[in-house]
Amino acid sequence: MSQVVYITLEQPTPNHIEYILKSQTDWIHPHLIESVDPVKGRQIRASEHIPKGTCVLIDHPYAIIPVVDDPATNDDLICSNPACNRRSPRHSGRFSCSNSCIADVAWCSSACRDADKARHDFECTWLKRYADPIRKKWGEYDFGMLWVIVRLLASRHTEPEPQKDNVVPTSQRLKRGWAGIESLCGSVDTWPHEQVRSWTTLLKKYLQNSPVLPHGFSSDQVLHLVCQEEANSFGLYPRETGIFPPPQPAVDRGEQFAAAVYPTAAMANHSCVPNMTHKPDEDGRMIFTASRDILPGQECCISYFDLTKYTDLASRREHLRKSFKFTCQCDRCTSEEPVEENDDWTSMPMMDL
Ligand SMILES: C[S@@+](CC[C@H](N)C(=O)[O-])C[C@H]1O[C@@H](n2cnc3c(N)ncnc32)[C@H](O)[C@@H]1O
Repeated sequence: MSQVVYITLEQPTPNHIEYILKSQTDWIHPHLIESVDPVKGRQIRASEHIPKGTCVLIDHPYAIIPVVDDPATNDDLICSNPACNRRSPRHSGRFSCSNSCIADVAWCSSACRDADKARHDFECTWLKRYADPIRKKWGEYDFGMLWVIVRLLASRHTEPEPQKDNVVPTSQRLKRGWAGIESLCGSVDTWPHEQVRSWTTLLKKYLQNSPVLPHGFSSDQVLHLVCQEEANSFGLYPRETGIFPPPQPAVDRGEQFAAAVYPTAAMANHSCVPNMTHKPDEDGRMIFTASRDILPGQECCISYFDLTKYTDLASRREHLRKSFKFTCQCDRCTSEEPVEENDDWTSMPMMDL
């Protein structure tokens, strides 16, 4: 993503430039370290005390799509320029695709549209040809999933090769950019066979490497990317997710307006007693904030769902299994598990003292 093009805008307002430049900066708290849990996989931990209220992570999406009903009239559509991602209300004068691909694609200014040309050219013909048939035949969810994949490939396509002096030192623990996407969890064999078959059909029909979408990836590589995307994408909501204990009366997080994949934020595991909240900022960046003091060695977790909606162990686990395909092993769930009959002292192995 270019970092200089925006300061050569025809008539940039100072605020807009400041805003775009600001959106180039991500942040990883220096006390965050990566480790691996035998059950949950990769995780992030605090190496030292992180006080309540601290900003722990700011991560820019590698791919983001708007998720709104009736995009032509919706004020929550986001600017398609990945360096901007601002909400673009109709009254502020939106700019649409000159090739009229789909109404979901819009920019907040002509400068953002021009700056985004190379990336959007990658997806434009594909959107124009396939968006409508996919929506009609497979529905909004599958269309959104395929569009996120196309945008991941588009970002990869336009990501500059790392300059020698830009190479991220190995001491920087959390991977970013395409390297972060490649390291996401979600291999093919973690998904049900039926699901993988359905994705394979979709990919064969709509995402084959062709002049419409010149990505250069094999079908197996794209299938792997789908598995990763499905295990790691975030829904974007206007208010915070994961306030614990849930406020009384309950405040929900509002209507989802976008979906995105974040290379670094995707490292956070779920907990039903999270110590971080998450919320997108006005640039679509994901912000993690410590919601209580996090002690050295503790895992830093978010909640993947609205904790006011699913409260008891059974409904939380059921929701996570259905929507995220794993059985929650957080501290709260494991401590609320009923004690199995054979867990009592009579079945304990005898110790040789
Ligand atoms: C967004 S990724 C989180 C990072 C992941 N652990 C990794 O290795 O990259 C989500 C995946 O992490 C695992 N996970 C996250 N929270 C978990 C939890 N509370 N209990 C068990 N597994 C969890 C599940 O495999 C889930 O599909």
